[in-house]
Amino acid sequence: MAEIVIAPVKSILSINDLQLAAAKKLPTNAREFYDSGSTDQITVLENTTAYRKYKLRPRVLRDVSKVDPSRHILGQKIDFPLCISPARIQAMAHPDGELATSRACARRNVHMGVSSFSNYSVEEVTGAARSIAPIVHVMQLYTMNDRAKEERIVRRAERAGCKAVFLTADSPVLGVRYNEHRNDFRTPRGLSFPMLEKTSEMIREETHDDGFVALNSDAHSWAREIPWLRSITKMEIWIKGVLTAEDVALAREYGCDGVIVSNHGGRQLDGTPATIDVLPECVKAAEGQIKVHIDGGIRSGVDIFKALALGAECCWVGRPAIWGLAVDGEAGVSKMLDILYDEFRRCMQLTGCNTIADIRKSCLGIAQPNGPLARL
Ligand SMILES: Cc1cc2nc3c(=O)[nH]c(=O)nc-3n(C[C@H](O)[C@H](O)[C@H](O)COP(=O)(O)O)c2cc1C
Ligand SMILES: O=C(O)C(=O)c1ccccc1
Repeated sequence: MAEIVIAPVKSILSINDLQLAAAKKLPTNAREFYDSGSTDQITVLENTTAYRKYKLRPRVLRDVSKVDPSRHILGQKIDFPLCISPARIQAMAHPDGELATSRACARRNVHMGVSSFSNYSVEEVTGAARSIAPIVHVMQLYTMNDRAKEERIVRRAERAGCKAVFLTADSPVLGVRYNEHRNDFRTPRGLSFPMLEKTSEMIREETHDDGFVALNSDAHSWAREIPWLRSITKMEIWIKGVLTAEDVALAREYGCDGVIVSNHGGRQLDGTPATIDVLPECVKAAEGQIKVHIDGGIRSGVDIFKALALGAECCWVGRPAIWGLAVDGEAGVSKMLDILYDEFRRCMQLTGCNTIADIRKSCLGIAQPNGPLARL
């Protein structure tokens, strides 16, 4: 078998390099926990590979000396349309966990999602960024069995300055992740889950899925969750985990502010499509009346460009931030954001786009097997 060559940190030039460097640092059970998808790993793989069939249609001989990759997202201008998705147990990748992620987001001026299963509290995470830059944090939420506890999370997030709730809608139950069974994965001892008001010792004892079943409810519904959330918070309400035009229509009907087209990074239901492939139907169903963001498999600035050309307002990444954390804490997450920023900016210039508004469907074609490039 060919030897796998792992890049030293100083020669990390791409997100792929970063993933390989993180793999070298993390113990097997942590690496598999972060990187895996559910069951046969098809959706997790396709989230990334699906981008390949979309090809760029560059326009040339344009003055791109004043390119501007910035965009207003969640009411605030960020350096480029890429934010960090909520992902749990970041302190297993680096002791500074979500604090490091928050600081790196502030340094690059992009927004951040905070998981309800974070190892630092929303107050600490928003506080970590405050002295650097006034970025937006959003609070990720599951529908919980204990509604009073869920309400406390929402109220704490609002008080800590979060602008939106991301209600994760794709997880009434947890997807099947073989690695967690095979490795008997449990959240490491000595960590805390301040939003859940629990320690890892408490969570380890609850159920063999890190307390997911003990804490979360599979009896969620549009009618039960959205009006209730609306009644307890002024924050924006976004639905995370939408993959169909039908659910975008429901999000509109229930007065939500936005949707994140997401299959949870392929960790929930294997066999769901790559998010980039359902983005167009979701954007169409939104009719400009509700914001449409996307996550899953975005690994380069070119991927961000393609998602924008297909109608996303903004992209989010999950695992790349974890890999950055594992490699070098805050500096590693900064490295990840800088790589994506540089790649995205350069892609804009090389396609002849000066502003985000210039990035449209006509910038892409779709590869046909054994045929000419088709227009979208
Ligand atoms: C290790 C890990 C933990 C995650 N934890 C959460 C979570 O607590 N809540 C949630 O809504 N999504 C969670 N996600 C999903 C991410 O928010 C996001 O949808 C996904 O990672 C995007 O795909 P990508 O990793 O390919 O960028 C998690 C993802 C990973 C990889
Ligand atoms: O691991 C995940 O993808 C995830 O979202 C999650 C969150 C809390 C408990 C278990 C899984």
